[in-house]
Amino acid sequence: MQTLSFAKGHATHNDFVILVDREAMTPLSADTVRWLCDRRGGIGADGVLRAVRSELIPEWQGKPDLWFMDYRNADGSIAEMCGNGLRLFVRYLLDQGLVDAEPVEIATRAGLRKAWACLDGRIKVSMGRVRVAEQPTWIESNGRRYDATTVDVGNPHAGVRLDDVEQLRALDLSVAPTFDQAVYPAGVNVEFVVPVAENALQMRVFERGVGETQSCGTGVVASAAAQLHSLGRQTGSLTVTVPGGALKVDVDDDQAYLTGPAVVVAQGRVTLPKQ
Ligand SMILES: N[C@@H](CCC[C@H](N)C(=O)O)C(=O)O
Repeated sequence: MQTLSFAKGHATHNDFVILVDREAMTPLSADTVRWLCDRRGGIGADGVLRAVRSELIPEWQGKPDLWFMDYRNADGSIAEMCGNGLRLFVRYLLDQGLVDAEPVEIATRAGLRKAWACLDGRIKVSMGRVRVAEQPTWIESNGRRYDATTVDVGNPHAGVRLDDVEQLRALDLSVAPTFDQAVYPAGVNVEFVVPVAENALQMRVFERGVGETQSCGTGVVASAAAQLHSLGRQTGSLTVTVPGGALKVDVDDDQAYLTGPAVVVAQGRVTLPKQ
């Protein structure tokens, strides 16, 4: 049995267990991730963030001296990117003195990301180039089929626009939405969105590998980019309110940025079950 240090935190109530495994001594099995994320039998979280030196990650071809964010969903699956997780990861590394120079550079499966600590305590992260597909698709939820927009934020998203906030509140997201498997062979994160002002959206999300969460950083960026696209705009700034709080998205000619809170709430030791 292995005993490790862990931290637990959240970013707009999208919560994560953080494990520091600098020398890549503790590769995580899907079972272990499921156990860590179990809210009754384990610590409880939407996902796990494992911090490993980037030179020890064979798939990472960039700078060798960074922290690599090895992100896992609560069901044990691997995802390319996690926007809320990235902000919490950076908050933790800064608090622990494990990074100093800003921007903090982090290696992820979706590529290099940069982060800045804002004076008000929030963390701003670069989210890469966001791609909004022209070809519409569909999502089925609560017995209804909706038109949906595909957005790539390093991980896959499908955005559904609803008419009003009442409709958004009434959705039952305890049941997974269904989608076109040919469009999303590796699954998809589904966002339901209502524009509530010129530069403001409300959103709920059903995350691939997790279920409904209180927030999804990549989903918030996908929704903002889809909204700008629907207005014929490439750039702009939006506030997106999710059940767990509010996030700011800025899209410029090169890429998107996500700004919001990230809080470490506990630290301790965890004994992992036999892997
Ligand atoms: N909560 C995340 C997204 C995590 C990954 C996602 N569930 C996937 O499978 O792509 C975020 O804040 O972006």
